[in-house]
Amino acid sequence: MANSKYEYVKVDYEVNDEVMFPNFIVVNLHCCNSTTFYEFEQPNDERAVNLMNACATAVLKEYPDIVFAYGFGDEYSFVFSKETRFYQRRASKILSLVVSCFSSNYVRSWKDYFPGLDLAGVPVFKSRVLCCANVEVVQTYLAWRQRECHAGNQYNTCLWNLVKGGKTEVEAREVLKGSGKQDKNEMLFQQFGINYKSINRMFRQGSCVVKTEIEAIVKHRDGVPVKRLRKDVIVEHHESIASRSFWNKHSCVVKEIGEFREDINKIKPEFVKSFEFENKLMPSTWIVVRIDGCHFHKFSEMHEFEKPNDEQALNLMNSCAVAVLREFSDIVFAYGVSDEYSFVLKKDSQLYQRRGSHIVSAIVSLFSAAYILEWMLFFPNKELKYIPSFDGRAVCYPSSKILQDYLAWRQVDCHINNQYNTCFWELVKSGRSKREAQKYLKGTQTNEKYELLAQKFNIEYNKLPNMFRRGSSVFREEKDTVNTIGETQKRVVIKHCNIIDSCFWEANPNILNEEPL
Ligand SMILES: Nc1nc2c(ncn2[C@@H]2O[C@H](COP(=O)(O)OP(=O)(O)OP(=O)(O)O)[C@@H](O)[C@H]2O)c(=O)[nH]1
Ligand SMILES: [Mg+2]
Ligand SMILES: [Mg+2]
Repeated sequence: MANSKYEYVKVDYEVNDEVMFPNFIVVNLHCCNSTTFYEFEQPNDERAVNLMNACATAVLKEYPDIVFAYGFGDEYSFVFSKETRFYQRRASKILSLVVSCFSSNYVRSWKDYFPGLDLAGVPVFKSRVLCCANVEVVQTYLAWRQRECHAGNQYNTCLWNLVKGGKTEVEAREVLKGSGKQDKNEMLFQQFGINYKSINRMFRQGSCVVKTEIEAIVKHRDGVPVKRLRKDVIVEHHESIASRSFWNKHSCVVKEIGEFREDINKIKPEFVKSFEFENKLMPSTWIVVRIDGCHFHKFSEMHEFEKPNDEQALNLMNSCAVAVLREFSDIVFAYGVSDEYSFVLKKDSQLYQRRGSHIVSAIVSLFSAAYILEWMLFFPNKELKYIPSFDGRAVCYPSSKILQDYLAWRQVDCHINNQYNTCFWELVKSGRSKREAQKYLKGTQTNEKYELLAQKFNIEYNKLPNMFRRGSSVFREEKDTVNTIGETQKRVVIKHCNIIDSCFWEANPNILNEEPL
C-alpha cells in the first residue's frame, strides 16, 4: 500500500489478533437468518444438512490446514492443524476467510440441494475463533458441541411433533419447560410413537468432515500401477466424536491435531464458559470493517477483467456494498476501490453487542454471498470459474477526524494505484514488457505520470471516469423515499466524490451525524 500522511490510521490503530502458539485454532460459524430466506422442514431438513456438509467439505478442500470439522443444524466448527501458520494465525483473517468460503459455497450450491426452489434472501453466517490451549480442550469443545446437537435435536423433535399435533409453538415450549432427557424420550415414544434412536443419525449425531489420506494410483510404470497417498475429505457420523475410539482411528487427524488420551466423562462448566466468551469492540468509537478480495490478482486474470479497471467488476462490488448497507442500518458509510470495501458503523452502534468477530463475519458473509448471487447480473456472458473469498478486519477509531483520515488514506491509495496502473497498462499496450514498464515508472512523481499520460498517450488523467479515480462511496440520502411496500426509507446511493476534502463532510453532515469539524 502506498505511503501517505494518513497511514498512521493503520499503524497506530490496527491491533494484533494473532492466535499465539501453542493454542489450537477452531472456527465456529452459524447461520443467523435462516428463517428469512427459506422455510425449512422442521425439525430437520435433510437437504439443508446435506448442503451444510457440502459447504464444510468445500472449506476443507480449499484450506488444507483445516483437518477436522463438525456440524449440525445451521452450525459448523473447523479445527486447524496444531502447526498451522495460515494467514500468520491472525484471527480476523481466518474467521472471515472461512465464513466467506462457506457462504459463497452455500449460495452457489443451493440449487443442487433445493432444485427449482429460489432463495428468498441472502443467507448470512456469523463466525468466531476459539483458542483451545491444548488437545484436551479441543476434545472438550467437540464433546460440548455434540452434546448440544443431541439436546437440541431431541428438544426440536418434541417441539415440532407437539406443533404438528395441534399446539402452538408457545404452548409446545411451555410443555417442554423443565423436561429432562428421559422425559423427552418417553414423550416421543408414548405420544408420537417415535423411537428416538431410529431418527436419521445425521440429525442425532451431527456430521464430521475429516481430512484423510487415501492410496491412489497416480500412473503406471511398465504396466505396474504407481500408488501415492493422496489427501481427501470424507463425511462421517458417530455417536461420540470426542471418544478415543473414533478420533484416534483417523491417522491424519492424530498426526496434525494430536491423539485423545482419555475419554471425557464430564464437560467442565468453566471450559464451556471460556468457549462462550467473546471480545467486544471499544464502545463509543467508529467501527470500520475493511474487507478485501483474496488473491484477486489471479481472480481478475482468470475472469479477464479489463485493465486497469473493469467497470462491471467495480459495479458488482458496489452492488454488494449496497446490499450490505440495506441489511445493516448501523452502517452509515462505505468506501470501495479495486477489490476492497470499507464499511463504517456509527459510533454508538450496538450491532451484535459490538462483538468484533460477529460484525466482521456477517458483513463478509453477506458480501461474499451477494457477489456470487449477482455475478450473472453484471457478467451475463461470463461464467464464474471459481468462488472468490474475501477477508475482513475491524478497526476502531475514536474521533470523526481520525475516521475521515482513514477514508482519506483509502482514497489517496486509490488515486496513487490508479494513476500508476493507468500508466503501466498504457506502456504495456504500447509495446513495452511488464518489466520495462515497471522500470520506466520506478520513482516517478505524480506530475511526471500526468505528463506521461498526456504527452505520450494523449490521456488527460482528470478526464478518466470518476469511479476509477476516486473509488465509490455508498451512503444513505438525507431525504426519505417510499419503497415498493409503502415503507419510508432513506435511499442508498453510490457516488464517486472527493472524500479527502472536508467539503464533502460539510455538505453531508447527516452521514456522520456530527457537526463538521
Ligand atoms: N484487471 C483488473 N484487475 C483488478 C481490478 N480490480 C482489482 N484487480 C486486481 O486485484 C488486485 C487487488 O490487489 P490486492 O488486494 O493488493 O491483491 P490480491 O491479489 O487480491 O492479494 P491479497 O489481497 O493479498 O489476497 C489488483 O492488484 C489487481 O490485480 C480491475 O478492475 N481490473
Ligand atoms: Mg485483495
Ligand atoms: Mg485489495
